[in-house]
Amino acid sequence: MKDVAACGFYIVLFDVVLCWALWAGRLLMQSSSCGGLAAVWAFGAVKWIYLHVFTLLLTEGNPQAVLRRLVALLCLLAPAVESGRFLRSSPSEPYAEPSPDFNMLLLGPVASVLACLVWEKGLCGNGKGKKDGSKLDTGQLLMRTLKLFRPDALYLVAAFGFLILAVICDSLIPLYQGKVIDMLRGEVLHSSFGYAIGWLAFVSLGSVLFSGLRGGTFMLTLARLNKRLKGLLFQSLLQQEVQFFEENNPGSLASRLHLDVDRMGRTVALNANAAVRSTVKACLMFAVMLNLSWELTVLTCIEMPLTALVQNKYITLAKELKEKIQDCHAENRDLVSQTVSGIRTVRRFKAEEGELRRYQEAVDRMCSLKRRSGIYSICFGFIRRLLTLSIKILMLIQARSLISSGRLSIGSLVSFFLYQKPMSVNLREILHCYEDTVSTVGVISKVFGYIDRTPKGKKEGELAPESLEGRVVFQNVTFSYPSAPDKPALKSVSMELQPGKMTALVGLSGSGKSSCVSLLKRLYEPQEGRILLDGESLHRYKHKYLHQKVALVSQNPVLFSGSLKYNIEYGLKDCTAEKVKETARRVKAHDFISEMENEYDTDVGESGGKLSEGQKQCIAVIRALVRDPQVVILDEATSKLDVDAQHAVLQEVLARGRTVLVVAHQLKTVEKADHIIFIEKGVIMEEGTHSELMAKRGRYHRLKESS
Ligand SMILES: Nc1ncnc2c1ncn2[C@@H]1O[C@H](COP(=O)(O)OP(=O)(O)OP(=O)(O)O)[C@@H](O)[C@H]1O
Repeated sequence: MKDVAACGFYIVLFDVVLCWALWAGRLLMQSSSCGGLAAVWAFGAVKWIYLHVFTLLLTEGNPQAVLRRLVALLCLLAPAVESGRFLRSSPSEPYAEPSPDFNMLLLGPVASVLACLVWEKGLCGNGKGKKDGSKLDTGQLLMRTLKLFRPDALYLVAAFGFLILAVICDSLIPLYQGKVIDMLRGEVLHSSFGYAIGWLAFVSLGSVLFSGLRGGTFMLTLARLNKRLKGLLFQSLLQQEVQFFEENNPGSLASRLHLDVDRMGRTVALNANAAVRSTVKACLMFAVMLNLSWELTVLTCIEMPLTALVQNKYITLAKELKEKIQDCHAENRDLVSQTVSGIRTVRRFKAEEGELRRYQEAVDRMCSLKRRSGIYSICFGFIRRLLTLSIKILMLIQARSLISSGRLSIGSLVSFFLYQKPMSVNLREILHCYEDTVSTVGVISKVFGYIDRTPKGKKEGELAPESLEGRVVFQNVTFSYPSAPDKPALKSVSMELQPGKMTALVGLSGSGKSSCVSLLKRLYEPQEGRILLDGESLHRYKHKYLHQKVALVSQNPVLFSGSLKYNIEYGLKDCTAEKVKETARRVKAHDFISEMENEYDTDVGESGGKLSEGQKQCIAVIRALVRDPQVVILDEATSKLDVDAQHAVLQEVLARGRTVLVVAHQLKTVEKADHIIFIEKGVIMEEGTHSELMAKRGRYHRLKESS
């Protein structure tokens, strides 16, 4: 960048020398004109060639894009301004070339350098996205967001059409108001007055009508985009591996889904709306101001790049802070929802004070972030106002010289200042839209990050055989949780679960039983070894098929708010009411369900809160069995059932030659198992029948004692 700055400085210096040379030549030749506008353009073209060659020499034939842009601006700015002056001059006045003036000589290079700086530092974006090659940069992210609007292109075209019509009507209102005021003197014909009033009413009504239509169509487009985006994001979240949900707390994911998606659509759509409106207005005003005094207009325009530079710095700082505030917000939501949903546990442990302290700490963190954000905003406001004031003073100095040279009347100066205020309001609005859009880039990149995320782990296979025997084999399986890669939960585990038999996996807490179950349900992938179902690796089976054929019932099943029927049929498309009832009958649950107020339509409450623990286990067993699984895993799934129900459940799961894996802490609870595997610290220690293991009083002595 240092080299670029040095090259830029030499290029500007060379440009000033060339301009001085031209004007010195004109002064020596004592010629006030040398070819008119065509000569201005010709000089621009020749200067371009010289500057381009000079840049090539400076950069050893490899000029940076910013230098090329600077050269183009230095050469084109003056001809473009002169063309504007030529177009607005009346046909009766001959075009007069600019006379040599020190101020004007510096104005061109200063304006060009500022424009380049704004482009490089501001509009081109120098955010984090650019530094990190793996992330999309600001422009790409915004383009991608805009592409999401493609299905609503028709609505968008209509919205922008209404917008432009509303702006045109808005801009015409003062014109017709002026005409009506001019006609108030009474010297004008009634018909002309009526005509002017009619036009005023017409444009006013048009403004109201088109503004309303514009707002409504934008809102409609936004709602459609939100619907699509939320669907995409939720679909992607549902496909992520379990580890992803361990790393990202539910609060922050919910916040992404609701707040961020809303904000993303709103920012892009509404800012585009406001930016277009302000740009059209600013262009109209710019044309009028240029007509009044192009020198003062250039000075007005210098204010914008300077403000943009300061604003860019502010945006970078505000963007980082906004991301932190958002994360903090999600954390706070998570904390509150965890505490409220676990209020019973909080009460039981008298943890109210602790929870309050945690919440206050989180709120304090949020408060300090917001304080910082406020300080940044105050500093930015101060610097911006200082800039505006300085430019105003410069303009007054320039205006004085224009008036004294007779190139500007006092009336025109007053008109210019009257236009300047709304013009800067519009420019500020454009900048605000830009700032707001850029500050949302963090949010957009996070949302796209989740949408694009490919779930880790092997892809699902194609196997979905009609019949499944249900033989499960663990072959030298070694597994560590991704969050603890150096601490294996299972070490070279080999075991076999036979069809039609009940195998029990027994071990103390933390011995690795649930890890085996999680691997069998393919929630994780083992680092070494294989798990086979009927001789095929698990990942070769279709995801849906595998989870239907290998059913798990855990000790604390998760039920969703809704009816019993909804929970039992959860995720199934073709489950009949009769099948649900029949399964419930077989596990002795039909009676208690029939006694409920609305039988199978009874609402289970939030997380099944209206059911007893045993009833929840019953529902979970029915939910597993209606899927016709071939392998059933009972992870202390019947611990809260009475003896009769336990017996019925075991009988039912063992029917139809199913493979049954029972997970237990104690030997006494698995007396009925055909085969028992004793696991300790992730290693299989003993295997055999219940009586064989009971006979060996060695290792599991502690377990026996506790039973
Ligand atoms: N999500 C996880 N991330 C990291 N380590 C884990 C995770 N879940 C379990 N572990 C660790 O893996 C080891 C085995 O845990 P596992 O849950 O398989 O034991 P378990 O026998 O099922 O225990 P319990 O009977 O208490 O449920 C333990 O040391 C545990 O700390």
